[in-house]
Amino acid sequence: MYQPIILGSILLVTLYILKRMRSPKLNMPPLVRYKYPIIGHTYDFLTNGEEFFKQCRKEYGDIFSLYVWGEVRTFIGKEHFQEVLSRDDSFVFGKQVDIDSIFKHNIKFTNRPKVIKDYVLNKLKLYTERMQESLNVATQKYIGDCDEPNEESQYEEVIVTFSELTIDTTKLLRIPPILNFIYPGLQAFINNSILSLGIYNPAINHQKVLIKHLKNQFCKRLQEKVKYGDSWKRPDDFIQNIMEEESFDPNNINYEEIADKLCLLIVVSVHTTANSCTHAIMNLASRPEYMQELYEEQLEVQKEADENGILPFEALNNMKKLDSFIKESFRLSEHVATLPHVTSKDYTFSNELQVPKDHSIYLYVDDIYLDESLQGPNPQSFEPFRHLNTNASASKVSKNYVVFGGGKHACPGRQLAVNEIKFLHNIILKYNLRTESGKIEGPKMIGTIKLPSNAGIIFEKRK
Ligand code: HEM
Repeated sequence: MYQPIILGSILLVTLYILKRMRSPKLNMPPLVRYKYPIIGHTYDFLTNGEEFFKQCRKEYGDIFSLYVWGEVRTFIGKEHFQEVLSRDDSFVFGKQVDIDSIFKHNIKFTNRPKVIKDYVLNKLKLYTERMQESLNVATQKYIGDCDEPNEESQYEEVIVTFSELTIDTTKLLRIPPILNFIYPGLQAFINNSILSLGIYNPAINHQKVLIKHLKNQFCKRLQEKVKYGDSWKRPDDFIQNIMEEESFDPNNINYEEIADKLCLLIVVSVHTTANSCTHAIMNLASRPEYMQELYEEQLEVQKEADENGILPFEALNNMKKLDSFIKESFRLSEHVATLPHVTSKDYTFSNELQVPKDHSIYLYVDDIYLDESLQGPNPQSFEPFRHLNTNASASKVSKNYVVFGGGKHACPGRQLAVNEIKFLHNIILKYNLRTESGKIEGPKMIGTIKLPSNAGIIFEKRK
């Protein structure tokens, strides 16, 4: 009868000893004092992120550690964060989710920046123009003249996959990692085992949808190419690129692999951009007083449009005020602490503090964004034209702006993302926006995380 209790106690003691043995003899960053055993700083982290971090920074300096969810995490402020971004031999970005266990067929897709360059950046101009056309259609369809209901398209399930894949893929990550209180990393180990053993795959239904539509597209294109011969108009997109790769064999198409490639592109690009765009729209609706100035700029830009209302790629460079607005929105919508990294070996910071291999590192980005010397006067206030004439656009990474990371691994899709958000152009020209409450609707805070507010927005068609 007592056996399970005895065995359980032995297991807990063993785990405790193992945990102690992991603590290395390094000159570690100061661990902020905590009141509650076992949960450590988890409660403050979840309930009072902003203020708690400010207090820790004030008392402990630029680098400090917190005991959160059963692990010691080190947070790096404005003086040392560049070391994390530039030393990719020591810090590896975002290892919390084992993405390769979800997209198992994606074995060849290892050099992600190169893939983005080959499939996306080499066609930035083409895709920016195409995005503009699609966004014009979508704005008309989903917002329209603010009077008619909208219809479903024949690709509705693909659209659902694009919009929900990331949320579904990261489902396990959103479970509070309480198992880490027993042993650091236990929750991630179990999550990753569930994924790699194939017990559960949150992306499976989306993969099936993509495979179904990919099959239709491949089949249609192969037939049309034969039927129309030289007069066939080659579609210029991701699918066509894949079909023209040397290794592509029309008689033996690996649909799973292609769908997984597409899934990975969706995961890195769609949710990030949509989230930032939602923040920008909410910030715009919250501050109708800036609408007129932005409207006038966009009216001027619109003069460059062709007879179908489509802007040339170069016109995006003339949206200076909108660019500054977007950058300000990015700046004040970033989480308090973000850009999770893991150390790939022991590392000594330039101030002599040391962190061991396999240690969790986060950037305390509020320390960068709320610093007057880095951001100018009133860094905490939203000033839409703060970045005008600074010669640093919304897609440019710099020492006071790390929305897209930095160093060799800075986000390779950042220009595409900013270009896409700049097609707020269309919204600004068509509508007046305001929040339903008539107040400024700031981001929704969950601990240190800032989510776009889900407050209502009123779109009013311009007369
Ligand atoms: C507003 C939208 C976006 C934000 C905020 C964002 C942010 C980031 C950040 C912070 C990183 C990590 C950088 C680092 O390690 O220093 C990153 C990496 C990456 N992003 Fe983005 N991103 C966005 C849109 C996109 C888009 C549209 C694409 C693709 C078309 C993309 C593709 C990637 C890839 C492939 C990486 C990995 C780079 C590497 O490992 O070297 N991102 N992104």
